[in-house]
Amino acid sequence: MNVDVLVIGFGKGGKTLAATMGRLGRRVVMVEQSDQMYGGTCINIGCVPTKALVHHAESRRRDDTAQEWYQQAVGTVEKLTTLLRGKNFQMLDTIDTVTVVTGRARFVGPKTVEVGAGADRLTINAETIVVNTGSEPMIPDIPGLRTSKYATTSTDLISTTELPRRLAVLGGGYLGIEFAAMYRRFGAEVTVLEVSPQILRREDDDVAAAAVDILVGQGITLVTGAQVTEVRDGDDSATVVYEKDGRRLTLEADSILVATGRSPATRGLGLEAAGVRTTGRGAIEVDEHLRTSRGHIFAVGDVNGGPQFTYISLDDNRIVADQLIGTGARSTADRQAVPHTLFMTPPLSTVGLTERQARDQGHTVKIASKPIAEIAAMPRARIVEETRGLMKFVIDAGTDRILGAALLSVDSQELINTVALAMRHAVTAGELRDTIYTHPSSTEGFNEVLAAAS
Ligand SMILES: Cc1cc2nc3c(=O)[nH]c(=O)nc-3n(C[C@H](O)[C@H](O)[C@H](O)COP(=O)(O)OP(=O)(O)OC[C@H]3O[C@@H](n4cnc5c(N)ncnc54)[C@H](O)[C@@H]3O)c2cc1C
Ligand SMILES: NC(=O)c1ccc[n+]([C@@H]2O[C@H](COP(=O)([O-])OP(=O)(O)OC[C@H]3O[C@@H](n4cnc5c(N)ncnc54)[C@H](O)[C@@H]3O)[C@@H](O)[C@H]2O)c1
Repeated sequence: MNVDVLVIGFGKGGKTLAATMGRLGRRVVMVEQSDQMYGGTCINIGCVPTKALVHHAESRRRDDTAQEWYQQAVGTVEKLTTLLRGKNFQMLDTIDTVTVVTGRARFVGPKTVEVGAGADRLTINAETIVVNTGSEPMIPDIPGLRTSKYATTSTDLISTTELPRRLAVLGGGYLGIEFAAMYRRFGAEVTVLEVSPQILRREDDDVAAAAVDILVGQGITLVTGAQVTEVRDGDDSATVVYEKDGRRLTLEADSILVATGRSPATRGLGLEAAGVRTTGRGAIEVDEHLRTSRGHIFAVGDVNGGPQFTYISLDDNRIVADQLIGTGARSTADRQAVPHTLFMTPPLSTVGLTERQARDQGHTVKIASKPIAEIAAMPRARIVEETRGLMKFVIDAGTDRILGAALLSVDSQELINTVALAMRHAVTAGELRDTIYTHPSSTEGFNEVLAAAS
């Protein structure tokens, strides 16, 4: 095949770009290695199924049997991902000039890719190639871990219909904490073993402490400074051996979730054949326009070593589209006030600088902070019976500009986008404070919290 644009991997950035270019009449091929992955990680094994499971875990009532509730939730979520996968395939398949090819792609030259599916081989030549192959779990080199039958990744765990009774989570990052909170709510006994001395290290101490209180209050055991040294398989469970403060300790688990980070998926891609360079950490090296060391080859999403979030992959697509059919001005340097949400319950959403970072950078700051339970003008929290957490804003005392926020609150995954928009468009803390918000909503909490700035 000879095409204008070849996209390798059905991720967020790549599929959006494929659709855009196809609708403009360009000949586009999308290569995806698995028919179970049309639409990419996010809708099949990432954001969507995990957040759907969080939702089901939250709606479990006291008298619902844990195993039954969990099994039903996994089944419901599977139906959702099947639906979305089909819609994603259709989105590209219905565009006349776009072809979806299912098989594994590998470069054989700078403009040539070979796709293999079983014994079949297809050679595709393309003027522009976009690599969007995502990332895969990093499994640390701990004796007994890789071979343990109890070790699992997020992908396997969310498709297993048996709820583990005792779940050990290695890693207290995004994935580890979200899974710990979710599986605890489903009814599992959960222990998180995190190697660093603290979880949520980036956050201010008051914010991290509030989140830890909620997790511990939920019944999760958090062990920080834990160096796992060995995993030993028994007949019915595994023994996780770890060291903490010079002591050797053990933990019994029916399942061990490895949540110690994800590395760019470049294995077997044949990047050398195309002359595409990778970084020391195995990511595809890109410039601020996401061009690789070969100008006609771009890399978008997790594979380029940038922040691993779906909305970053989507924004990568905007940058590449701007290179191909726009002014070429857009770049990764334009990204300001990018928000993040960790989906514990309630979610923790952050944007911009923490108080510590702001002071370290020499800002004179005002802080506006309140526990959710004390915000009188936010009845929404009482209505939905979720009054845990806090809202904290970091404000430049001289300009009244918002430098950052940490919202550990019901609805914070929505609230944070308003704060980020305000930051991007220089809306001041005073303006955000004095704005009219609907009632009862969570956003109206801003009226009261920001009034407390000092
Ligand atoms: C459990 C989990 C929960 C997450 N939750 C969130 C969240 O709530 N919010 C958020 O923003 N982010 C979340 N993320 C991160 C987010 O899912 C990723 O950052 C995002 O999906 C990356 O998308 P991508 O465009 O890089 O590619 P992906 O969506 O990863 O797609 C890459 C595709 O390439 C295919 N592929 C790989 N190699 C080849 C090859 N050689 N040939 C052909 N095809 C190939 C793969 O099969 C895959 O379908 C989560 C991740 C995980 C694992
Ligand atoms: N809500 C979201 O947006 C969301 C949710 C899930 C995942 N993600 C994305 O997926 C990526 C991968 O998530 P992740 O949590 O696996 O990675 P992560 O990098 O966020 O966290 C990994 C954690 O594991 C710890 N760790 C590393 N080696 C360890 C070991 N041997 N023993 C114990 N702890 C160890 C690290 O100190 C770190 O805290 C994240 O970077 C994030 O961008 C996003």
